[in-house]
Amino acid sequence: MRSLLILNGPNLNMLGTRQPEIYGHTTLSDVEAMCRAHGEKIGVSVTCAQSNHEGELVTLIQQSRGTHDGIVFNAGAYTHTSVALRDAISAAEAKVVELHVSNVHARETFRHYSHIAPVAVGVIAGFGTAGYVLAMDALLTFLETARRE
Ligand SMILES: O=C1C[C@@](O)(C(=O)O)C[C@@H](O)[C@@H]1O
Repeated sequence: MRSLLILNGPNLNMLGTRQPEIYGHTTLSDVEAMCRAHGEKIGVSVTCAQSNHEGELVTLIQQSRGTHDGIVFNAGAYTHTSVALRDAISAAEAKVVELHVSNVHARETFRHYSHIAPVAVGVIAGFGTAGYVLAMDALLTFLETARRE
């Protein structure tokens, strides 16, 4: 059975109450429940984790070796700043989809650059919290296609 990690970075524990005009009213526990339910529907094992700390996110990515095939990763603001997270992804076995709830390209220019995108399989941004499920499906499609090629 495929195994996916749904990994959320800084401030995403505040989803639902944080700037709802940008991020909506869905909470992180709603998102995690939605991902678990989707995993059950499509026959994929789902683990969820969140941290506000860059080093802890690095450790979680390192620990995905041998346990997860893919990571749906919303690195929050670290997307735009963290070489350490990029290096962790480069060294990981798991394939990563970068995820943003908001359309970062329609926002401030400092959100347009991602350290993670060049080492990710792809990026999903702007579809609200529904993007997490889209990212799970995208990762699975990628993993299945890569297996056949
Ligand atoms: O914390 C976040 C959330 C975010 O990753 C998003 O999900 O839209 C976008 C980032 O620019 C921001 O720092």
